[in-house]
Amino acid sequence: MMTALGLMSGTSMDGIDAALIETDGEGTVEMGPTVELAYNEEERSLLRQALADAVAMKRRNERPGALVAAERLITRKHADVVSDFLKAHDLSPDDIDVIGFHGQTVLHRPQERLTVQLGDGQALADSLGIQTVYDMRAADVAEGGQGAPLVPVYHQALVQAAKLAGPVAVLNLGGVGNVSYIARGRDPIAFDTGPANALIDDLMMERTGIALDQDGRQALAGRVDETVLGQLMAHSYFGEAPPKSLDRNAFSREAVAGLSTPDAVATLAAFTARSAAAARQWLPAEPKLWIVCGGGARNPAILNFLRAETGVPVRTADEFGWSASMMEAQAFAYLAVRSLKDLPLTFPSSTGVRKALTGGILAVPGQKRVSA
Ligand SMILES: Nc1ncnc2c1ncn2[C@@H]1O[C@H](COP(=O)(O)OP(=O)(O)OP(=O)(O)O)[C@@H](O)[C@H]1O
Ligand SMILES: CC(=O)N[C@H]1[C@@H]2OC[C@@H](O2)[C@@H](O)[C@@H]1O[C@H](C)C(=O)O
Repeated sequence: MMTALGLMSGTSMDGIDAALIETDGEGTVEMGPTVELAYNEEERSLLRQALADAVAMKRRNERPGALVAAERLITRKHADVVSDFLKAHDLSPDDIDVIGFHGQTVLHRPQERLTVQLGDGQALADSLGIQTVYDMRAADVAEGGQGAPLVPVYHQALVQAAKLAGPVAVLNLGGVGNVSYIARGRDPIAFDTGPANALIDDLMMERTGIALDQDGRQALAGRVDETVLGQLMAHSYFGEAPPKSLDRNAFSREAVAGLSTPDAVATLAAFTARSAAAARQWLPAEPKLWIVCGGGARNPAILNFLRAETGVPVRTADEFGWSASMMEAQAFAYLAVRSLKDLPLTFPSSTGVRKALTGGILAVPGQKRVSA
C-alpha cells in the first residue's frame, strides 16, 4: 500500500482538487482527506487566455503568449495546495509516497498527437520534496491513443470493490463529460460523451458574470427548446464510434444565443444529459445503473434529464460513499501508484491505444531535468 496525493485542475478551471488515498494501485483503495482551492477571477482569466493562445500550438513544448505565465501559476498554486494540505493534516512530505499531478489541459487534439497539460512536475517535486508522477496523457497519445479518458481504471476499482452487479456506467460531468462502462471480466469501455458544464458555465459567465448555474436553478426555471436541442445533437461527434475524446471548446453555444437565460441553460443541461445517454449506442449492453460524479452531480436539472433519458436508476457517487467532487483527484493519486508499479493506465477499449499501456513521467526531487 502507498500513500498518494492526487492533484487535479480540470477543464472547468474552477480550481484545484487535492485528495489523499491509500492504495495498492489495484483492488484496494482507502479514501482520505481532501482539500480544494479555487482560482480567483484574475487567475481564471489568465487560464482562459492560455486556452485561447494554445490554439496556435503545433508542438506540445511550445509556450506561446500567456502559456508561460499560466504554467508558472499552475505549478505554484499546486505547490501551495499541497503545503496547505500538509499543514492542515499535520503531515510532513515524508508521509506522502507519491503525488499524482494532472496539470491543466489547455489543448487536446489527439488526431494530431497533441495534448497539452500545463504544470512543471519537476519543479513541483523539487519545491515539495515529494516524488511526483505527471504528464500522464502523453505516452498514450504518442502511441496513437486518445490520451483520455484516464479515470476509467479507477472507476473500475471502485465498482468492483463495491461488488455492484453490472454493467454500470460511471459518468463524470466536469467541463466535458466522460463515461466508463464497467462490466465483469473486461477492461472498461470509455470515451468522452459531449459537453458537461463548460457550455453552461460559459453562458452563465457571459450573461450573469458568475460561471455556474448554482444547483441548477436557472435550468430548473427554464424550458427546453427541443428544436435547438435537436440542432445541438446534430453535431457529428455523436455519430462517431469510440475511441473518441474532446477538447474543452469543441462545442459552440451559438444555437442557444436567441433564448432567455433560463431556457438557454435548461436546453444546455438537457444537451449534457441527452449526449451522455446517447453513449449507450456504443455500449455492448444497457447499463443497469448510472453513477454520476464531477460537479454535474450537484446539478439536479441535469440529473433529472439523465433519469428521463436513460430510464434506469441514476445515482450520485456520494450515495456509494465515494466522492463525486474528488473522484478525479483520487483517480490521479491511484494512477500515480499504478505508474510507479508499471501497471496500465489506458486500454484499447478506453483510449484506443494499441495495447494496454502505462504512462506518466516520474520526477524525483533534486533530479536533473532530462530535456524531452
Ligand atoms: N452546486 C452546483 N450546482 C451546479 N453546478 C455545479 C455545482 N457545483 C459544481 N458545479 C459545476 O461543476 C463544474 C466543476 O466540475 P468538476 O470540478 O467536476 O470539473 P473539472 O474537474 O474541472 O472538469 P473535467 O472533469 O472536465 O476535467 C463547475 O464548473 C460547475 O459548472
Ligand atoms: C484532455 C483532458 O484533459 N480531458 C479531460 C476532460 O475532462 C473530462 C473529459 O475531458 C476527460 O476525458 C478528461 O478528464 C478525465 C479526468 C479523464 O481523463 O478521465
